[in-house]
Amino acid sequence: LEKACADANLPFPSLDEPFSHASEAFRANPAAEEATKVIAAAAHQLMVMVLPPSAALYNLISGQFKTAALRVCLEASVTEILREGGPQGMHVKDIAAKANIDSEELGGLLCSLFFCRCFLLKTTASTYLATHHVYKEVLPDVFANNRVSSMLDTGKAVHEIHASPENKHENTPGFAAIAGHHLDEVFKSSTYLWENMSDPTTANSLEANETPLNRAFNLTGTFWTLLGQPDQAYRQRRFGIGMKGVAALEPADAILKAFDWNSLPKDSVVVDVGGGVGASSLTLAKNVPDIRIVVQDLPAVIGEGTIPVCVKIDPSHTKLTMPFKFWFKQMPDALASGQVTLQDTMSKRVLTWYHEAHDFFTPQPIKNASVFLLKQIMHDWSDPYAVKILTQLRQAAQPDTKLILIDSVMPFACHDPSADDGKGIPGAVPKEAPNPLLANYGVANELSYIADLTMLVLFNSQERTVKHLSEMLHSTGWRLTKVIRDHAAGSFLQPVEAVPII
Ligand SMILES: C[S@@+](CC[C@H](N)C(=O)[O-])C[C@H]1O[C@@H](n2cnc3c(N)ncnc32)[C@H](O)[C@@H]1O
Repeated sequence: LEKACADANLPFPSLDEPFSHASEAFRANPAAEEATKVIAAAAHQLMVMVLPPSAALYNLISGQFKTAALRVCLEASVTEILREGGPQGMHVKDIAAKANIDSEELGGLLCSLFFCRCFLLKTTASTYLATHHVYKEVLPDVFANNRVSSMLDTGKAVHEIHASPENKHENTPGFAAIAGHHLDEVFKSSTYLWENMSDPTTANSLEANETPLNRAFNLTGTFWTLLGQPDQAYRQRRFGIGMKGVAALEPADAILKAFDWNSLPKDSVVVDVGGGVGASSLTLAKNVPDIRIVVQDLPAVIGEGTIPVCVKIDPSHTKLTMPFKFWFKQMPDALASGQVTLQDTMSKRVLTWYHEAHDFFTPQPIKNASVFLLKQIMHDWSDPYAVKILTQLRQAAQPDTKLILIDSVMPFACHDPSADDGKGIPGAVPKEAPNPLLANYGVANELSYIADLTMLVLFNSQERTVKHLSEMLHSTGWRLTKVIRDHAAGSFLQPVEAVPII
């Protein structure tokens, strides 16, 4: 890893320094990226090998304490407080005073759960043993941010957050928002997994409204109906902004490498199905100006079509829905120039780029699409529903329409002898880690499994293997033609390409 970084003249970032996108540049070097995965997988495997099994197990058993403590720090804006405190760190009493939390409670959380307990080993220059490497204890009871904790930074001033906590995530990069969603809805739902699985009425359910989430939130609808409720506006906005944070987890160019967008003729239509606020479309709009993009999502996200055609849009308009605000902030020139136009869905104007309220379980209105893009959509739905979505798209597809699904394609932890069956399809067979590591690179690949379990507790759904995807596509009239792995450094998503079976 050191050699790969030195060869590329890119420094390896210190754990003590806050995260920045520039500090991740070394990962674009495939040798460096591979080395990090092998090192992480090996380090974790070694840790489990050498710890007493009871300690290794309790590391997992007590996982909820890490989650709970992280939630306290996220909600209390400890990272922002520490940023303002500076690199010398801040005493827990001062952190608590700024966060309005009892300092003994906070100190207990910081010290005993996951703040670094650093011990300078006398035999080596400055080697630290730490617990979970989130924040750093610079002196007893004095803490500072490090690379990991800085990921929770909204970038906002503490007084701004306190003045308007409901807007904490507005206009932020979104990582803290997606972390907040996981520490809240996903965490609470996961505690009901066994109750849901052991109750005969829900044990085998594939319904998105019979999930652990339904038990946790005493909910009859789905996660999407929960977010659509008027009193859930904060969670709705946090989730939308959080999806930008997921995009930010990926290298900025990941969506550009998911498909050869430049192969599309001028004015080709790309439909971002379930595109949310348009996080992927924004990158496409900026980099592939000759295509036409339609972002489709539910009315709760897109708006009901009550907003006038927005050629001259007033950013202070109180009725502006999230996509309007999003495009205004991210790419105002595109609106001014007309490259991007946010459409009143009642309007029949032919526009170059627009958002459209559309339910993907109903017939797809766009019949001339060159690409249907579904990023992190399939995994939200169990097979019967995923099949319905794919069927609607197949019925609207032209013979040369491409279908791009972007989710995690699940590997096995061991060698998969049947993977050889997929050899005809580029990328179908995953690269395996070298022996004696787990074939799937162990914890280095953990985000895929986190995504998989998140889908289970929120939707009774899942991430899928190549075989599973291939069969599901085939049953709906699509043929899997390509799996793109390692298209972007550090990505936990693997785009899949399919074409209509003619
Ligand atoms: C996990 S998010 C992915 C958003 C976007 N593709 C991205 O990657 O940023 C799933 C999206 O599906 C949308 N959605 C859920 N049910 C839908 C439906 N029946 N029709 C259209 N969109 C739907 C949600 O509102 C949400 O924006």
